[in-house]
Amino acid sequence: LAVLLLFVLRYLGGQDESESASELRSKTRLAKLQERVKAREQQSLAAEEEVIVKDTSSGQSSLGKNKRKLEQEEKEKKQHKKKRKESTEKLDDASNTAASVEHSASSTNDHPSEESNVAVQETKGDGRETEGNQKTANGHPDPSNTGSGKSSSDTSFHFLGGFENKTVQNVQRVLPKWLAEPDAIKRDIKSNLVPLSEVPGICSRLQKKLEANGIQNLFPVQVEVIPAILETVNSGLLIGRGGYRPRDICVSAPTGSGKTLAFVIPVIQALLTRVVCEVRALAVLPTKELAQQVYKVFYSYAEGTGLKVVMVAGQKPFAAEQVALSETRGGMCRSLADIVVATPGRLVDHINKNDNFSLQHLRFLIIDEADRMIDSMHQAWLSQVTKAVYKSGSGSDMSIFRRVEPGPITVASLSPPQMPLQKLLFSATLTQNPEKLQQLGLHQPRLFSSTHTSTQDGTHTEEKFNFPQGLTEYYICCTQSKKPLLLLHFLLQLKFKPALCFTNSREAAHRLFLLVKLYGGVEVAEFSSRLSPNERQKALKRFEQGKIELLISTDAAARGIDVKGVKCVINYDAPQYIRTYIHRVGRTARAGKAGVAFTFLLGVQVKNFVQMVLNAGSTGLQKQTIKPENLKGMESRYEEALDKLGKAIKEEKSQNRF
Ligand SMILES: Nc1ncnc2c1ncn2[C@@H]1O[C@H](COP(=O)(O)OP(=O)(O)OP(=O)(O)O)[C@@H](O)[C@H]1O
Repeated sequence: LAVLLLFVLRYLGGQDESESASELRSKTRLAKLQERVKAREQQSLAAEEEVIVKDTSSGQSSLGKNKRKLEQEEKEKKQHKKKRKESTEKLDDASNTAASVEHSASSTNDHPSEESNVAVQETKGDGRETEGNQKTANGHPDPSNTGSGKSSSDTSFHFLGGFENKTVQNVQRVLPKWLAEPDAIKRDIKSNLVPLSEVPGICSRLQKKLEANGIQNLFPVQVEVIPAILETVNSGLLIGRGGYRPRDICVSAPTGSGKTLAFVIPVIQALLTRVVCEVRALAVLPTKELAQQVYKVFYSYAEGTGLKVVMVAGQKPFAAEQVALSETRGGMCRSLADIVVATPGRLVDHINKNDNFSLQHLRFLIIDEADRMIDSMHQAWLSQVTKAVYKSGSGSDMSIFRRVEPGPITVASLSPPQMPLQKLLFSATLTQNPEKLQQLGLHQPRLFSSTHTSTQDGTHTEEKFNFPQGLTEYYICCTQSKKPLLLLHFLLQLKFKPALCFTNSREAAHRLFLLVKLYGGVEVAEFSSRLSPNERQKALKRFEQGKIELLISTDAAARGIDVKGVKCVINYDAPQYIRTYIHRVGRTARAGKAGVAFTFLLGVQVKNFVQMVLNAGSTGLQKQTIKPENLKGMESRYEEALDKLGKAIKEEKSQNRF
């Protein structure tokens, strides 16, 4: 019971006591906990301070680094957003700003990618933010970013469109050395004549022939070119000087300066020693009339030498030309021609259809009026000739004079004796366009020229040509309706005859021919493709003989035609091209003689025409005026002729002749 009492007492009286004790214990525990927290806080603060000290000194502490990195990234993100915004605004406005950015960049640097780098710097600011994350404007990763810590200046934005056109510098044409530095030909014929005996290399046989033809002195082009060609055959027809393939020769000299003899004489002399008759020289000309003219010159100098000259220009039927070129005896075919003068069309016909026509021994290929021949590569005649020249015939592989198309020079290629093909080009207006000349496949060409076109720094602008020294050029401004009267005035009152008059079409030539004929008082003929080759030949012959005072022609007679004594050329219609003008007016003032050329111009044509002629190098073009009263006396007769002309044309049209 005592125990029970003690327990109850203890229970009842001790409740307060136990409560205060537990409170005390809780407080103590709390205090301890607080102390521990404080201690921990102090501990962590101390550790943090230590980390900061370490971090600032070495930058290695991960805790500080991470914290700083987080802060930094936060900051960068903000900056990046801001810059993006700015950059988008700038891109929106790119069409306005990019050009000026580019402009400022291009003023210091020509490289386009570097120009865009400048733009990137302008829009991105510093390089850190895009490191390892660079993209181009179109959103693709920038290939220039290797992620190896390159700065953003290595990246590039590409602005599409909106650029200002930059002014591109003109590219000046620089001529190859052989074109820029030709061997000079003196322009003035009269004061540069050289006696035959003083020109080196011409054999006595040909000197005598020249003298017999009334030639005592040679013209400047002949003085330069004849010895140059003869030099290439000094060691025989097979090889050139020093055993090398001879250089091709190009000649640019004024109209009427004597270019024909400059190739006829050396070619004849080179072939004088030939033993077997084979086609060794081929002269190609653009028209039948020119081929005929050159044939005559070759023929006259080959006469009595044993050399045979044949023309294949379509003057005779194909079969007749075949007979003239070769014959077959005892089953053996042999050439009857040493020199062939041809037009390209007929030449190609013989190459393709005449089995007995061989060019395998060809040594000289003469291309007269070369610029025209390049322009009209009729039926690709040159490549056909080249193919025929290097065609391997039966048994030719066994021949010691084996002929192979030239290639790179090697010991093997030089060992057998070669039969070279040498090209000789002639023209009064030889092109200086290397690309055009390239079509001819020239071998180390040598140019002889009377024009010097290259400027001091070797660049070249306009093509210039030389006009004959004795030529006087005039232009007359008039109306179309006054042209016939002016023409008649020149012939009947001013006595400019014999005259060669050019129109731009065969219809115009025919109409003018009829009108002059109806007016009367002038011996007139026409020359154009309206006429057959025979009729043209007759007209030309009568003009040469002085039976015709006025020959009205299309450009069919503009090139190469050599009629002695033509006093005056009249361009009734203004020529369109400078080359046409040069060849037309070149039908007078030939061989050092004097001549005059008139060009009738409509008011609108004057400026361009004068500019064209002056640009080409003419120094003497003058304006000429004809007083209207000088034409007055001719007008009534002219009106009558016009009336008759109307009727004549009507009649011709009804007969389908116009
Ligand atoms: N040495 C010379 N002495 C006298 N006359 C010559 C001499 N050489 C050429 N001739 C004559 O000069 C004229 C013009 O010659 P040629 O026809 O060869 O000129 P070209 O330069 O070929 O002219 P184009 O460019 O118009 O064809 C011809 O009548 C020719 O007979």
